[in-house]
Amino acid sequence: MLNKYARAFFTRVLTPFAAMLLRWGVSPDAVTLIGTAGSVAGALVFFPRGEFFWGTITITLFIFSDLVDGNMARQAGRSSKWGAFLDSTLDRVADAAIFGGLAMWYAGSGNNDLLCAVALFCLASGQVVSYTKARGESLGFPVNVSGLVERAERLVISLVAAGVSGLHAFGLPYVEWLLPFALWVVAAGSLVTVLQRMLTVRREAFEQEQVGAR
Ligand SMILES: CCCCCCCC/C=C\CCCCCCCC(=O)OC[C@H](COP(=O)(O)O[C@@H]1[C@H](O)[C@H](OP(=O)(O)O)[C@@H](O)[C@H](O)[C@H]1O)OC(=O)CCCCCCC/C=C\CCCCCCCC
Ligand SMILES: Nc1ccn([C@@H]2O[C@H](COP(=O)(O)O)[C@@H](O)[C@H]2O)c(=O)n1
Ligand SMILES: [Mg+2]
Ligand SMILES: [Mg+2]
Repeated sequence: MLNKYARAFFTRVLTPFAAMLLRWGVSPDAVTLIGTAGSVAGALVFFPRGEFFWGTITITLFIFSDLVDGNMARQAGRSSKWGAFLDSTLDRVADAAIFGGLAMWYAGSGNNDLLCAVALFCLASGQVVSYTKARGESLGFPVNVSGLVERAERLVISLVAAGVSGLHAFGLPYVEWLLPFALWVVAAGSLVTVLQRMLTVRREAFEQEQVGAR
């Protein structure tokens, strides 16, 4: 949903910034790499220590590179299959660091095995959501479904909740439950999305077989 409705807005907002980076001689691949490195560092330095506010601010600053790199490639007429592969592959790395960092907190000082398991479930199911589409498409199916919780939703729900929960450390009361709640929402939504995508590929495979049998 966000991918459909918010992308146009962010494209408009980020286009001048992307153009400026191109004028400075920065390449889309460099933005992809630096954005991922910053997101991973923000997640793995701050989240395992329970510093959710600063972790979220750092990740947010870097994660928008994922919208800038493609914008730069398109403006420069340099969109490439390598760029698409690099972008998608490093998305998985950043996602693993974000949910892995949260799991590390709950496994350590956060001291909550159940929430550690939920964070790990978010990590694994998010990767499977992306895999269903990549594998389906590699087999030649259109995989004509986005599903309930795409990557943008997973990130926005988790990061807004982590950032606001982090304000508890500055004395804001009653916000610390937001992150656990968001993790349950992302876990349930990702499970639904995996099923939606699997059922879509199953339908598309049967339809293709029926056409082939005629
Ligand atoms: C009191 C304050 C507390 C602190 C609050 C901090 C608030 C921080 C809040 C949110 C920040 C979240 C930012 C999230 C930005 C997400 C950007 C992003 O990742 O966009 C990428 C996404 C997909 O792009 P791709 O096509 O490159 O990726 C594909 C995708 O990954 C597929 O995955 P799948 O869906 O299958 O799982 C893969 O299959 C595929 O391989 C891969 O190529 O782009 C979009 O979706 C575009 C829409 C982005 C919408 C972003 C909305 C952001 C909304 C609010 C931001 C608020 C910002 C506030 C800043 C405050 C700073 C202090
Ligand atoms: N280093 C890169 C990154 C991306 N691309 C191209 O952009 C597409 C992704 O666009 P986003 O707005 O989602 O970032 C991707 O499929 C590539 O075509 C690129 O060429 N090089
Ligand atoms: Mg990108
Ligand atoms: Mg991406």
